[in-house]
Amino acid sequence: MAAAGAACASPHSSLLLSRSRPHGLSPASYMPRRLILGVGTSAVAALAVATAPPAVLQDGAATLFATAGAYALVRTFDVLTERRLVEKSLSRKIVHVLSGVLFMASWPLFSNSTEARYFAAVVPFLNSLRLLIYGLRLYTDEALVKSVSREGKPEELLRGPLYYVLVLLFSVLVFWRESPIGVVSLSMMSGGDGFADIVGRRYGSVKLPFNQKKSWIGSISMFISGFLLSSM
Ligand SMILES: Nc1ccn([C@@H]2O[C@H](COP(=O)(O)OP(=O)(O)OP(=O)(O)O)[C@@H](O)[C@H]2O)c(=O)n1
Ligand SMILES: C/C(=C\CO)CCC[C@H](C)CCC[C@H](C)CCCC(C)C
Repeated sequence: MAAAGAACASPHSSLLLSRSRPHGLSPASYMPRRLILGVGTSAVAALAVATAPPAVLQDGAATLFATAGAYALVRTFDVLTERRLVEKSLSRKIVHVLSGVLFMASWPLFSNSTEARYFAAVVPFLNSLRLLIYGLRLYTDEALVKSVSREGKPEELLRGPLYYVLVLLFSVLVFWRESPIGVVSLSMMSGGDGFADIVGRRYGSVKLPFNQKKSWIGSISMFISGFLLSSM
C-alpha cells in the first residue's frame, strides 16, 4: 500500500522502479513485484475514484459550510461591537473584507463539476434575500443591522451591503474560479476597498487633489492589498 501510494504520488517512481532491478533480487523474484506495483497503482486510483463523494454531496456540504460561515461572521462582529471590543465602523469594514475573502477561500471546497458555481451562488443569493427581508423591515435582525450598517438603520442594508452581495453573486455566476477577472474584482472590492478605509481613515491626512474624501495612503493601500489578495 505504501509502495503503491508512493508510486501514485510521483508518476516517475513507477517508471524508475520498472527500469532498474533492485540489488539482491533475481529477475524471477523481481518480476512479480513489478506486477504487484502496477496492479496496486491502478487499484489505488480506482479506489480513490470509487470512494470520492459524489459532486452533488460535496457541493451541498460546501454550500452549507459557507452559509453557516456567513452567519457566524456577522454574529461574531455583532458580539464584538456589542462588547465594545471593536469600533462599529471598523466592524463593518472587517465584515466587508472578510465576507469576500472568506467566500473566495471557500471555493476550493466545491467540486470541479459544471454545477459547482450554482451551489456556490446560493451563498450570496441567500444573503441578498436576508438583506432584502431585514432592509425592507419585513422582520428585524438587530445583529445584522448593527454589524453591517453605518448608522444602525435597516434601510442601509439595501445599499452598500446589498450591492456587495449582488456583485459576489454576479461574479460567481459569470466568472467563478475560471477567470482572473472575477478574482481580481472581488479582491479589489473586498480587500482593497476595506483596507483603503481601515488605513486611510487612520493615517490619511494627505488627501487626493481631485477627491478630498480620499487619501493617498488609503488609495495606495487599496491597490497593494487588492493586488496581494488576487495573487494569492
Ligand atoms: N482611497 C481611499 C478610500 C477611503 N479612504 C478613507 O476611508 C473612508 C471611507 O471611505 P469609503 O470606504 O470609500 O467610504 P464609504 O464606505 O462609502 O463610507 P463610510 O465613510 O461611511 O464608511 C474615507 O472617508 C477616508 O477617510 C481613504 O482615505 N482613501
Ligand atoms: C458590510 C458589507 C458591505 C458594505 O460595506 C458586507 C456585507 C456582508 C453580508 C451581510 C454577508 C455576506 C456573506 C458572503 C456572501 C459569504 C461569506 C462566506 C464566508 C465563508 C464567511
